[in-house]
Amino acid sequence: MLPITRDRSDRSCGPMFVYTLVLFALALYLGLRYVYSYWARHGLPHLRPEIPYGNLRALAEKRESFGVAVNELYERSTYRVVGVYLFFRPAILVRDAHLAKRIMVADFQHFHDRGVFCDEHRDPMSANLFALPGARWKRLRAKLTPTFTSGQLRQMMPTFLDVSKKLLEQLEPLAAGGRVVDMRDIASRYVLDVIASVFFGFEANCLRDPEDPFIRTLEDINNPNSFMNNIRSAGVFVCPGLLKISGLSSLPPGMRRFAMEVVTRQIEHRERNPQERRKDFMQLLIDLRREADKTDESDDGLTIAQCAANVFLFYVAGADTSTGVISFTLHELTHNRQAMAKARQEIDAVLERYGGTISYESLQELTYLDLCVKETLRKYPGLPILNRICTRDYPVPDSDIVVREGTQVIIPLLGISRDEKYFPDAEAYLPERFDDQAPNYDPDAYYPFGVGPRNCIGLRQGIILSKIGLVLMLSRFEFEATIPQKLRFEPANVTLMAHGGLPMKITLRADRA
Ligand code: HEM
Repeated sequence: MLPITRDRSDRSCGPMFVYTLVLFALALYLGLRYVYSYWARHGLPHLRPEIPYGNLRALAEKRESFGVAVNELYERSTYRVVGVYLFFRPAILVRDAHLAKRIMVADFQHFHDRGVFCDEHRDPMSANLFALPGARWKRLRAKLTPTFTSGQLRQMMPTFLDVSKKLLEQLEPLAAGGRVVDMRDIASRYVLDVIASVFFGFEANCLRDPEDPFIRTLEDINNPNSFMNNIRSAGVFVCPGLLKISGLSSLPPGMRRFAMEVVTRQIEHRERNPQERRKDFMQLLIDLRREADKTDESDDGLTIAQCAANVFLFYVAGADTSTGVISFTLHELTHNRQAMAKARQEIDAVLERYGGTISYESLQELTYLDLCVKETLRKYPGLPILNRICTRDYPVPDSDIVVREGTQVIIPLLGISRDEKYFPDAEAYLPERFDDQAPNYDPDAYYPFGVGPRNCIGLRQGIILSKIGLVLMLSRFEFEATIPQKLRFEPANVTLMAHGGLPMKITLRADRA
């Protein structure tokens, strides 16, 4: 029998493995120290990063939402511009609202892109208006802008109002029973039904059926417990390199299929049946598909994939933002009874003048409601952070700092909007601060829809649909607070969402019964 002997190489394998591991750990540590010394090497004041979170530990540990985590960074510094790390990515946080406005408007030629993930060939759904860079963005924006005018919006009013009837049907029995209802959930379902109808061109059933695929899809996107979702959102917004290296798509495959199927079905159906024209956004896109830019040989009009990518963007961009306007306004009004009474009196008076009907014109007369919406957007900006990437070296005015091409720039909208320096008594809800007769805020620090050429293209739609929802609800129902005014926000989300929703007691208005 042969004696059992151990191979020499086997014996040396253990220590070798340990050496390799130690070397690897050392290389990783030194690599990370190098990454996190970026701002020190560039001589910019910066916040101390933590390996491996950079300055976003609160977000990574799901203690705070993206907006609140960045707001904390805003509050921790006093510099006009300060270096931070979004995980591994160095970025500049602009803490001066006037400089931020200048970056977005006057110095736009240095900052025309957002620097988020966009790969038209591998991932056509990522190539939407929000993400496209440079000339491709400019061309698409020019094409889409005429579909977002107030004239087009006026034409879409009947479609908006049709959905609004469903909102009343849904709320009336709940109010009759004096129930406590999560008004964030109701507002979200109303907004989704409007978006389905106005943008996708079909009737969804979110208000009546909480299992409607249109709601499920948005819930999936916002699900902070999905590991893959978190990787995807981090990849889209914070580290585009993550999606490029991993080959992951910006949207989960199921969601991509859902958007493509809905849009393809609509476009093909309407192109085969031109007599079935509807006054909605899908129809405008269909018309645009045929209108290639004659001055540009490479322009063949819009492809179905481009339509799907943008309609899906409008769904995501419009849903949580408009839901926020409606539900946070209701929340604040339940805690500000005087403001509630004033808004309601105005609505009653205007509806009476217009024979009880809501129209584009009647909405323009609701000046106090407009102040409320403005104040809601200040306290709860739909997107709590704006971002740009520097596309050409930028010497920061009145300083010796130069922002280098390729640097990510973060504008902390939530931090700016709650800064006493720009908005006195910032924690309070004071619609009157926006009154033209006695303004009490810094107008150069207020841009809830962004500013400059890259601002929100759907702002009119967002405001109109929010105001219609508010007018309907405030004219019929009484809302009472069941939670404190100060809110905590759902962690790990991009938009601001109240933790636990916005439950309110709803009853029929006694004076309207
Ligand atoms: C009250 C509701 C809304 C709020 C508060 C809001 C807010 C914003 C903000 C802050 C931005 C970034 C602007 C910037 O970076 O300067 C943005 C961009 C955008 N929003 Fe909205 N939004 C709302 C509704 C909508 C709706 C209904 C749509 C649907 C059409 C929409 C579509 C977009 C698009 C496509 C962009 C990117 C524009 C571009 O890069 O050219 N938004 N929005």
